[in-house]
Amino acid sequence: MDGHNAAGVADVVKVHGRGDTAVRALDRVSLDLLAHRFTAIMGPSGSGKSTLMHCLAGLDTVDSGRIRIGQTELTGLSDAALTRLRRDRIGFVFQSFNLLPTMTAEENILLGLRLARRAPDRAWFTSVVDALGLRSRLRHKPGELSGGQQQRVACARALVGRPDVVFADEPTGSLDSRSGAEVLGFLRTSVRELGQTVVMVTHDPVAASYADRGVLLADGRIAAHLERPTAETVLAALTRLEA
Ligand SMILES: Nc1ncnc2c1ncn2[C@@H]1O[C@H](COP(=O)(O)OP(=O)(O)OP(=O)(O)O)[C@@H](O)[C@H]1O
Repeated sequence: MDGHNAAGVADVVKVHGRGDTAVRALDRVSLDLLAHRFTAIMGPSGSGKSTLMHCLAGLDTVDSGRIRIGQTELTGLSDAALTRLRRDRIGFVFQSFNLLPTMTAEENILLGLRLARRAPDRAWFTSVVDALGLRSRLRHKPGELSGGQQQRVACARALVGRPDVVFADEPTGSLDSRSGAEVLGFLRTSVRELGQTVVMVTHDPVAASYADRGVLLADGRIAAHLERPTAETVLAALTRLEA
């Protein structure tokens, strides 16, 4: 499947609010997200990063343009169909982990599949858990885990259903730099060795340097693409934008 698009937006316009206070958060944005790649979406505060991710993930509607996950066109799907698509084909990692405190790590990881009445693929579950170094932590509850471990559980939860795309929204925003580096290293491993597709929104040029590709937004438009970004090239591109 190399070279295929896991998702994409074409000519998307998204306006928040109305009248005098209307904000054109996305202004005719087109972007293809290659399968089996790690893409970082960056840009100044208010440039439209979260809006783009929410529209891509079917969490928000668009005013015009098209959105695709795999071969499925999102625009026009019913709410129920969108909910199913998110459940079955998209994984999410949030800044705040969002684990259920009364469940063990393993129960948290498998909850989505259980709700979808899908049987877990045990071999895949083991590969994900081992890649994340979570084998000895599966019976722990979130309160008994460090922030970095909790975020690794959240990554396992996002990946266990083999989604078409994992969307990670500032996944290292609540972590110290060492735990953040572990989570980013795992996201990269999940792409390179487990064949997943990851799209991450981040403010952090170092986090972006783990990605294969950077997309820079400014004022609701794509301002630049960076192949194999480094912290230095990202910082330079962001500085140029703000100049
Ligand atoms: N629900 C909303 N109602 C009105 N305006 C909104 C809403 N959500 C976002 N906006 C505006 O749309 C623009 C893009 O916001 P968005 O949150 O996508 O940017 P961002 O790049 O993710 O910012 P940040 O890095 O600060 O999270 C901003 O001007 C923001 O104020």
